[in-house]
Amino acid sequence: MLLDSAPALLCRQERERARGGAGRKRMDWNRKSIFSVRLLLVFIFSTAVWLLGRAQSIPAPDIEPKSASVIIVGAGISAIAAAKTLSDNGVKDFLILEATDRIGGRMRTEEFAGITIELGANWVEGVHGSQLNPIWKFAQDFKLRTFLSDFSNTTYNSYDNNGYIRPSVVNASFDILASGVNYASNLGTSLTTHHEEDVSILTAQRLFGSVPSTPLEMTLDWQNYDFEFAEPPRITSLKNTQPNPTFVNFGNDEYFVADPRGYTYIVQRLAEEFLTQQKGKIQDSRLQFHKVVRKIQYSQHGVRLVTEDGSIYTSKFAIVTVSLGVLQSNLIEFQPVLPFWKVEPLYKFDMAIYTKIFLKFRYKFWPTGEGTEFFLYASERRGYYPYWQHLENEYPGSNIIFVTVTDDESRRIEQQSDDETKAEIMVVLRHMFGSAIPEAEAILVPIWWKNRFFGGTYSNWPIGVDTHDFHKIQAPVGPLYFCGEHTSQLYNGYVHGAYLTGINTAEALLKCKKSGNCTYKASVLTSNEQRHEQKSSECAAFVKQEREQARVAWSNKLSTMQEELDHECKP
Ligand SMILES: Cc1cc2nc3c(=O)[nH]c(=O)nc-3n(C[C@H](O)[C@H](O)[C@H](O)COP(=O)(O)OP(=O)(O)OC[C@H]3O[C@@H](n4cnc5c(N)ncnc54)[C@H](O)[C@@H]3O)c2cc1C
Repeated sequence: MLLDSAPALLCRQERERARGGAGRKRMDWNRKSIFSVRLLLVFIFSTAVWLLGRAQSIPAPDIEPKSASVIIVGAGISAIAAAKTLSDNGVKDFLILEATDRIGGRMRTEEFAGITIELGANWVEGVHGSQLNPIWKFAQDFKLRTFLSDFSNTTYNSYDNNGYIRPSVVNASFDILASGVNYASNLGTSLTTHHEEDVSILTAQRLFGSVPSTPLEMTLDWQNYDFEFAEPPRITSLKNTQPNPTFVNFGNDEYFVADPRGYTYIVQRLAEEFLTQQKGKIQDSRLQFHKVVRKIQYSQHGVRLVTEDGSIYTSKFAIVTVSLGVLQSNLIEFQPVLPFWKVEPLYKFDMAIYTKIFLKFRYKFWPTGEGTEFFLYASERRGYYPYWQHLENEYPGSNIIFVTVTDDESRRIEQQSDDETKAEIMVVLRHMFGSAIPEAEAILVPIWWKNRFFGGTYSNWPIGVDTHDFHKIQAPVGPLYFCGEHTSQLYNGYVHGAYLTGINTAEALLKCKKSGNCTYKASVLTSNEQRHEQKSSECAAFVKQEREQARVAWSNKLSTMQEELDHECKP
């Protein structure tokens, strides 16, 4: 329409000019004005086109409050499991608000150098045990392409700064480590059985009488603990991780997913079972993308959520499925602030970081064939590019390998450029395979810690968090329910953990919704905490005051300790 009117406007100007009386200056002005009008029209037109395009890709803010019976924040596997459980039980008026443009969250499939890779979850962990891992069942039902991982082969594939390490040397260190692991597992069971206080895995290693100290021992130790929990034995709880319930209950086998449809396909298929589709794509107004929830206001009357684009939503209940990293950040403002009994355990729990860095080469220079998939690099610096995997079994001829780092190394790497990371990796690879190897053609370094929608990769159970604390992490606060991997007592950190919490939380909410039986909290809180909780739900100012009192109490505790120390240390 705007363009149609352009010729008419120009004609009018031409007509005016033809009427005469216009000097040269006037002529110039006319030319300029025609030019400016044209420019203006082009600008208006392109702005309109841009706005139209944007309006199609990003939904406009909903200024009018939208309401649903239950609003679910996030669209990872726990959220999809929760929504499906609600739907299966007749609650169809739910709304899922997801910050990004996709479902799956930390299950994240990408293309890299011509193949499909997983930046997030990669393995179905815990297979062929006494219980069936629900995720393994999906993998089977949906015929996902999976590969059994044999991690034991690393004994034959270890390197250090001088190149290959003989298997006999590796085996000697490995045997000591294996006895230590057994000891830690038995001690963990014993502490649980006798309701003893928790200790760290490192404490168990000291009690066993062997703390890994050589580059090789430290790397094998990293493979056993950090590769699973993404934090070192110094931090990780013994009681809550040794033995690991995932492997005890679901089995010791682990299957690597390498499917062109991605690991995310499981979430996609689950979503398709209850959300409407058009032309094979989920198109359901109950699933909204680009909706970054920034404020959650709650009371006994219900919930009001505000998203970054200014949209407002109301509901009777909400299920918050965002990661522990997000809950520990200030991305979402809760009004009133969450009670102290809830935030303290959330802050005590750990969000760990686990990063897989992918590299593409012109040709392969690493061993391939049976038993070569995983290899170790033993550095004096614990956790420095320690664990490698080639993708020759999954994608022959792809010439792609990836290295895994965790914790402080992940944090450090996220803060430097990809070129710097590539240069460091090339030095390591040259130590392992000699100086003649080619430069990497491409590198992919995923960012998890700095990503405000994740703040890390998955939770790890640290010392200092007991079962009672954990129940508070799981517990609802008024109409707000919480789920996600970090709320799974047995399987935190895993896809199956996240999935099961989605179902359990939705079931607890349904029970509360249908029968009014919302007693979950009572079993979790001490009577004193319940009294506080009662007051909290009545008065926002009380919560503020309670938080402030706790903060002051902690500062007082610290200054008393400091004074005692100063006193003791006086000459
Ligand atoms: C690198 C990596 C490797 C892993 N490896 C494995 C593995 O091999 N095997 C395994 O079993 N598990 C693994 N895991 C763990 C597994 O991926 C997670 O436990 C699981 O996917 C978590 O699902 P969730 O629903 O709890 O959370 P998420 O998947 O994080 O879902 C939460 C959703 O909330 C959204 N969100 C965040 N903030 C907001 C907001 N303010 N408003 C709206 N939406 C928001 C996020 O975008 C996200 O989509 C790995 C994870 C990572 C990252």
